[in-house]
Amino acid sequence: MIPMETSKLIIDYTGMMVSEQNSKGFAKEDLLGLQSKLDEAQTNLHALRDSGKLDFSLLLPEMLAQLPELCAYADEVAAKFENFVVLGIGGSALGPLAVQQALNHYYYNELLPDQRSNRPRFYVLDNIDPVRFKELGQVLDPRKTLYNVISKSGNTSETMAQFLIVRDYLRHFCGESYADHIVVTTDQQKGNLLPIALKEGFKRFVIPSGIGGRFSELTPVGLLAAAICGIDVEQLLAGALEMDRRIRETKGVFANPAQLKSALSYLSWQKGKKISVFMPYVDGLKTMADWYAQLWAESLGKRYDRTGKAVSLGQTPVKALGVTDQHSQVQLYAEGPDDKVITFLTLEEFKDTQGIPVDSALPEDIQFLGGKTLEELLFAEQKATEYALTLAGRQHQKIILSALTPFNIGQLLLLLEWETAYMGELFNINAFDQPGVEEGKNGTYGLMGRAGYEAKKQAIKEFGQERHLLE
Ligand SMILES: O=P(O)(O)OC[C@H]1O[C@](O)(CO)[C@@H](O)[C@@H]1O
Repeated sequence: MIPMETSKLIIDYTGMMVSEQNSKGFAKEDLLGLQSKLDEAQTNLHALRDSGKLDFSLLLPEMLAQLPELCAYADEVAAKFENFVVLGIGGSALGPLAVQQALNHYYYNELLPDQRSNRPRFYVLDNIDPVRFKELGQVLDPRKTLYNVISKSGNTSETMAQFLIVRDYLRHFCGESYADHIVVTTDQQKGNLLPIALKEGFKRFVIPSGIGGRFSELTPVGLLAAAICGIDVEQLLAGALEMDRRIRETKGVFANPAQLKSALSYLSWQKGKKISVFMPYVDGLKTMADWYAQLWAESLGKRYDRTGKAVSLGQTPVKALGVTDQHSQVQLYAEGPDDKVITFLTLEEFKDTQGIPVDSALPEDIQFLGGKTLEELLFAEQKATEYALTLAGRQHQKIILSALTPFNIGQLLLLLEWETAYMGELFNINAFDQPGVEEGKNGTYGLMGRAGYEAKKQAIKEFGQERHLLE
C-alpha cells in the first residue's frame, strides 16, 4: 500500500505481488528494477514541459486562478437556464460525464429544481445518432437551454455538425438572442470554432493549446460543466494539485504514485497482460472507466515509437463495473486467457447506507443477508472477487478512495493522467498525439480518413456497387 499524505487515495498492489496463492506475482525487486527507467521517464517528461505536453499538470495553478471568472459565469447561467447541454465527443464529453456522475446525485436530472439547488439539468450529446439527437430536442425547451459546444480542435465533424443544427434551431426559437444560448470552449488560437465564436459573440472559454482533449477535464472543458451543475470545482482542483505536487516532488517507485501505478501496468504488459480492466465497485465511477479507456487507448495505442520503429504498442482498456460484472465478465478474468490486469476502485465509505431487512422465515442461504447493509455485501463481494483472482493467479490491484469527494476525484484524475504520461515514456512513444484518428477527424471521410475513402472507391471499382461487398 502507498498511503497518501491525505490518506484519501491509496494504491493497494498486494494482488500484483508474489504470494503463496499468487506464484505468478511480482517481487519488489521487479518494481525496483524499473527505477532507473522511471527516473529517466521523469526527466524526459520534465523536458517535454517546454513543448506544452505537460500542461495538464503545469497549468493547474492557472486553471485555479481562472475559477472566479468561470464560477461567476456558471452561477449566472445556472440561474437563467433549466437545461445545460454539452455538445462534444471523446475527451470533450467523457470527462464532464464522469465527474458529474461521480459527484452529483445519481439521479440529478430527475430531482426537483430545489433538490439540485436550482442548478440546470445536465445532458451530453457525444454522438450523431439522429434519433437520440432529435429526441433530446423534443424534451427540452430551447428558450430555457444553454448549449456548451466543446471542441479543442474546432474541426471535429461530429461536434461541428451538432453546432450547426443547434444554432439553426436556436435562431428559429430564440431569434436574435440565440447567441446567449451558446457558450464555446475551444483552443485559444486555432480551429473553425474560434472565428465563429468571435464573429457571433458567443461567450468563450479557452482550452490551453498544450492540453489534448483526453487530458483536458481540469480545464474549462470539465470545470465549466461541473461548476454549472453545482460541483465544488475548487476542491476538485485542490485534489488535483495535491496529487500533482506529490507526483512531481517524490522520488522512488514506492513513494511516487504515478511511478508505482505505471510500473505495475508496464510490468504487467511485459508479462503478457495486453488487456487492462478498470473495474470500479462504485456506480458513481462507472463513466470514469470510459474516460480512462480513452486516455489509455488513445495515448498508448501507437504504430511507431519515437525512433520511428514500427512497434504497434498499447494495452487494450476494458470497462467493467463491480459487483455487476461479476455476473458477466469475471468468469473470463478468472479462467480465460491470462492476458489481463484488473484495477479495482473502491471506497472506504459510501456517502449513504442501505440496511437489508431481517426475515427469519427465509431459507438459511438467503437469511444471512438480513441485518447487513448493501455496502457490507458489496465490500464482501469485492474482496471475494480479489481472492478468487488471486487463487487463479491473476494480477489485480486496487485504488482505494476514502470517499467520493471532489478532492479525491481531482486526485484520481491527475494520478491516471500522470500514469499515462509515464507509461508513454516507458513505451518510448508519444502519448500526446493521435495520428491514427487525426485525418478522419478533420476530413468528411469518416474515421477511416482519406485512405479509407480511396480503398472504398477501389473496392467499388473492383466489385461493383458497395452492396455486393455485403452479399
Ligand atoms: O475536442 P476535439 O478537438 O473536438 O476532439 C474530440 C476528440 O477527438 C480526438 O481528437 C480524436 O478522437 C480526441 O483526442 C478528442 O478528445
